[in-house]
Amino acid sequence: MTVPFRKYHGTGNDFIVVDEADADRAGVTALADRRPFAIAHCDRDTGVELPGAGRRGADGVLFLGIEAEADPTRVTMSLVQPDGSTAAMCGNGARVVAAWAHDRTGETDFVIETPAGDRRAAVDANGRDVTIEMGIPRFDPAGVPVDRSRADDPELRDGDPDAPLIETDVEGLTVSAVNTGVPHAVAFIEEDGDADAEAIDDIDLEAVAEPVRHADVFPEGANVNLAGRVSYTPDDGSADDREFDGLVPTYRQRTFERGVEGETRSCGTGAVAIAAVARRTGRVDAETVRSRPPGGELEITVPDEGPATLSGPVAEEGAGELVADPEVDEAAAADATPAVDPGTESGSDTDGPDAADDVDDAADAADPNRNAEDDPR
Ligand SMILES: N[C@@H](CCC[C@H](N)C(=O)O)C(=O)O
Repeated sequence: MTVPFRKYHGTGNDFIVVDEADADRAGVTALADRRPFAIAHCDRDTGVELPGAGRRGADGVLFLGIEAEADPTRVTMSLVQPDGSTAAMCGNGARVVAAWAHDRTGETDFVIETPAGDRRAAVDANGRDVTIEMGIPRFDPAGVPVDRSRADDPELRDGDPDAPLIETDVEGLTVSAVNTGVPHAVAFIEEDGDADAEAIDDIDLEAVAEPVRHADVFPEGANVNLAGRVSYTPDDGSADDREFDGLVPTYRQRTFERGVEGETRSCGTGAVAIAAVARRTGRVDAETVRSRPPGGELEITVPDEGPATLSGPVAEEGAGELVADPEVDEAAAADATPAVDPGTESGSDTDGPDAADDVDDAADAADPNRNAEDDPR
């Protein structure tokens, strides 16, 4: 038995899209059936392959249900990730959902129902530029979530349990914690407010991010972002340009994603997390910033009041049929982490000092005059 699918990407974050009705017909309804489906078909070496289009595998499977009779049309979104876990929200995934729904209905406005809440989506006339309302970023420990009492560092453990985690050392990286639908840790690799994109690109992200992703202080795990302000985009006449005298702050973004357990080419909730932390830490006054992950450019607005928004392009890669019940390593499927990571893995056996050295090297590259003694760590 096979299931029809389409494949899309949003700035390089790529997803297999399956209509829930087709999935039901093929018996891929329960999470227990969807996990092996996602594990097998997202695999970068052996997963889905579309001739002449994109990379093999995917960053997740979006199972979508459409309620065309609602006004605006509602789409239910359920994301199963390459490790078989689920996630409450996905910014680029939601942009893909809107493009898929536009392709199905010709409409331009949608409400996407996600486990993180309803998200409004607007698609431009060509159906390829999408803006999603992303909710209000949360910094409070209960909302991220952050559990200071589980931190190894006594300073963190014994501090105010309700204090947000802002620019705090976690496993060798100075991070701020925020939830933009899913939990994120954001580290800025900058000197005097500016960064060298190449230096950020040279960091061994997996080594730096993995201990943070699994740190006990994040009971559900965290996606880990490196960011730095790299350039300004010239005036295009937008309201933000007027506000900032022709200059829109632009950040280099690299994200290590929970569920993918590696770096992705783009992460929408990560882009919003970077913008929200940049504002929260006083790095920018601007409500609108741009982010450049490896796969393209995103625009993010974090207003003083009301929901953040995320905008950027979506592209379709193709369509086909996938085996409904592929064979996978049963142990891997059974071990798949559910939506809530029990957080049992400790980062203590990971390579923290080298990871910190790696970030040090990047900071040195960003500012050749930087002195190791200046580092408060
Ligand atoms: N790629 C997504 C984020 C998907 C969820 C994340 N991997 C998690 O488990 O928290 C995005 O574009 O936001």
